[in-house]
Amino acid sequence: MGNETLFNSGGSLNGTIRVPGDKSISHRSIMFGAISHGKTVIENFLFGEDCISTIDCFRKLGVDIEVGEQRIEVNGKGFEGLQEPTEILDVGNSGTTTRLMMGILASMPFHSVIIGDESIARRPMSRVTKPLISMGAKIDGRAEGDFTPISIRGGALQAIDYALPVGSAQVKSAILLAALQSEGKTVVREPAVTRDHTERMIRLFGGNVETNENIISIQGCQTLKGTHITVPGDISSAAFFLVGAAITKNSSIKLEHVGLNPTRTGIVDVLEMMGADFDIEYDTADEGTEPIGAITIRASDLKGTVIEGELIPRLIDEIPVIALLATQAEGTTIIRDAEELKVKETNRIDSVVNELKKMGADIEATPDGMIIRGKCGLKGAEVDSHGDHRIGMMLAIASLICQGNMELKGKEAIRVSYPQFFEHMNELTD
Ligand SMILES: O=C(O)C1=C[C@@H](OP(=O)(O)O)[C@@H](O)[C@H](O)C1
Ligand SMILES: C=C(OP(=O)(O)O)C(=O)O
Repeated sequence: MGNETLFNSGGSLNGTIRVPGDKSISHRSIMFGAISHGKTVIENFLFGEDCISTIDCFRKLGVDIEVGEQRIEVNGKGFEGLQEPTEILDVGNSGTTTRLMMGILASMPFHSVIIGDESIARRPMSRVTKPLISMGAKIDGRAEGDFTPISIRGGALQAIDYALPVGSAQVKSAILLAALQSEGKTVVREPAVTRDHTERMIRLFGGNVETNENIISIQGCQTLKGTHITVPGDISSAAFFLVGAAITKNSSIKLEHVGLNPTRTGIVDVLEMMGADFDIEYDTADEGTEPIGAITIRASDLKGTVIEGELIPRLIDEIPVIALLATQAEGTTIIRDAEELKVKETNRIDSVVNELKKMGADIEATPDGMIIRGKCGLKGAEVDSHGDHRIGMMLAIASLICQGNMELKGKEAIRVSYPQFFEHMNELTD
């Protein structure tokens, strides 16, 4: 891991940018292209390390994927076109690749092994292995299938009716992908609505899935057909600059072509609740299967709020940067019901609290979230991403308002989801 010294820029962001393609949708576009029949063309794909891991894994499964500068072509031959890999499938740092790919491999009549980096090796997989085993797959791994390396011998699957113990789009998606190849009708019951990109993509590729609030039903034995996808900008990446502009004096930025799927816009709700000054123009002409639009945001006075319950899955990856936002709001912000943060790339309750404390924030960890008291001046410090891209970007944005120099360790982690992050930051601070 290298070091990067970031200086207090004098604190304002101005201009217009397009954030890169959505990570969740980019992963799924490769996977759905691979399991469908015919050609899938993907535009605005996110060339972040996580999505490149997905491409590598599906190439090892025998899928022809042509990567050009502007577009990707996946030449799918259906589930039956996937081949037993002769090499281990390395997912790098990507939980989404691991869990969704397990859903696909569960029905494949061959053996495969999944490994990832040291962060992946700590992340729980039994939330996926358990339902897939109950559908009929043979799966094993460390700690009785909870941790990588995971080995899978897939086969004939039966539908299940499954209530998710945690609100997780990755678990839901793994089950839906397995269900596409199962006998019978699978039902997934979510404790709260999570991102629905998999459901939208099943429909885009010509399949059927029914959604009734938080109950999702899908018939097995479906055949999908290749299609054309333009990936919207990632609202989770946009969140860093939305917060950056909201907290730095004299800022005004516009982020174009951002995905505005309501299962992902919890950050917009929080900006509203905290009194941020922004507006959204929906782009209905350019809308594919996902709503998109432009968000313009200006610096403003902010107030603390409570973030909990069904809002949490709609902003789970944005919580690190929301914590920074809360340090600049008058009053107390409470984040609760967010235990899931403990099983991300790092324990994000600990990493956010520890790193922001080094900068002088008034923040404390709770068992299921954090409490932040603002408004608080931040000071330069030696801080660390701990190999977590979202912690790295949150700290880089914090450098815009800190007094004195900040040294950020482990900035490379940012390449996982936003390779152009520092270029965009320079463009907006120029
Ligand atoms: O389905 C997805 O693409 C994702 C779901 C979320 O994870 P969980 O399903 O584990 O909450 C999120 O944190 C992750 O960044 C991407
Ligand atoms: C949790 C994340 O991703 P993943 O689960 O795919 O590693 C993230 O991008 O914040």
